[in-house]
Amino acid sequence: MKQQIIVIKLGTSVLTAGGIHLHKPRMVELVRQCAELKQQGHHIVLVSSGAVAAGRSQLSQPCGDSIAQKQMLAAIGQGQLIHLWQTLFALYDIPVAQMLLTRADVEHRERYLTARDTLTQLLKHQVVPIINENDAVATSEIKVGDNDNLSAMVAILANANKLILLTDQAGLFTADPRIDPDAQLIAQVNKIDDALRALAGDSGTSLGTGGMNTKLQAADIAQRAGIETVIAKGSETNIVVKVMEQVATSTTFIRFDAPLDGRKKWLLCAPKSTGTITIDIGACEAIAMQGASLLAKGVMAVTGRFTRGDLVTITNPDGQLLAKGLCAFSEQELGMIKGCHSSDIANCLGYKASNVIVHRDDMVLL
Ligand SMILES: Nc1ncnc2c1ncn2[C@@H]1O[C@H](COP(=O)(O)OP(=O)(O)O)[C@@H](O)[C@H]1O
Ligand SMILES: N[C@@H](CCC(=O)OP(=O)(O)O)C(=O)O
Repeated sequence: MKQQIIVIKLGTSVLTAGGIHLHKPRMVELVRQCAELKQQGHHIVLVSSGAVAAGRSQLSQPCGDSIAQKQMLAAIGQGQLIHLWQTLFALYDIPVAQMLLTRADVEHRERYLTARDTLTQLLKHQVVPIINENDAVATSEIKVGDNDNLSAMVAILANANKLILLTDQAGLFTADPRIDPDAQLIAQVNKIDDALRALAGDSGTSLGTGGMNTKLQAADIAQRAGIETVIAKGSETNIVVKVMEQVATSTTFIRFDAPLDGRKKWLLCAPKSTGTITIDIGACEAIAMQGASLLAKGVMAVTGRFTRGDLVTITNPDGQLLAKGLCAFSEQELGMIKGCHSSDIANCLGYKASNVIVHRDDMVLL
């Protein structure tokens, strides 16, 4: 088997084994499997949830679920979490590193490249990076919010071959198996569409975040970046090894054949959209079929607030999401030039500017 970079996301459901404390035997078993894969020459990156759960179990008095309380719990629990991982990996002489990220660390291209370089160096030195969201400082503007999406970002940063999301179910079912005992496992997904999203429910517990919804979002990002995603049950014996040998009971989201280049991968995972541009049918066709840039002529309407260089979403006349990309104009400028011929932009604005609204190199189709 080719040596691969594997990102393994461990949900709270796995790390607590459904209880309220970190489940050490479970963690021991996962570390053993990681060591086995490392022995085979693979690189491992862990995205580990569990800080909030660990924090909660250390407090002598119960505390609530407000954002501030969860941030406090994460601050209490993260130390214990990393200490445990460090102790367990040390049994195999494998050093670990802690990286705590927020969306802001991936949103800014420079910080993204720095995080990517750090990860690359860690893997080169045979270290297992253990990553979590920096919950204690992540305000709503800068937080990813769930470790499924974070793990897709990390998979892109690490240039991974595979993303494995370990949870308390064997994969994506036709309905939440906690609610519907007849739900069937979906073994393979080629493309995620609205019908599939409709099957994915929220977390079945108060400890998990996002349920299958956020796992599908993560798989969607990874697929487009050329990374295969597998959702599998963390409690199953030898599960990570089985996933690698393609014998696990799981859901596999195949990777797209033509993955995006580096900068477009960053666009896919990083910046938050601050506005929306609605375009006409002709422009939709030009963008989707011919890979063209978005011109002012095709812009029908603009909403939101953004300045030059901000990320915007692009929708068709029915409001369906088509693409996202970096806009060369502010929303005010765009309001003045929408529908214009490209050669009239300078006249409309009174100064020379870009002749495309979103360049195709700055755009990803969704
Ligand atoms: N269609 C579905 N297939 C499988 N699980 C689903 C589905 N819809 C909702 N779920 C729920 O998602 C939960 C897993 O997500 P979550 O609780 O966030 O776990 P984790 O902590 O591992 O991220 C499952 O326990 C299940 O109740
Ligand atoms: N960052 C949080 C976990 C957030 C999260 O996405 O949780 P989960 O759905 O259990 O993977 C923590 O360490 O508790």
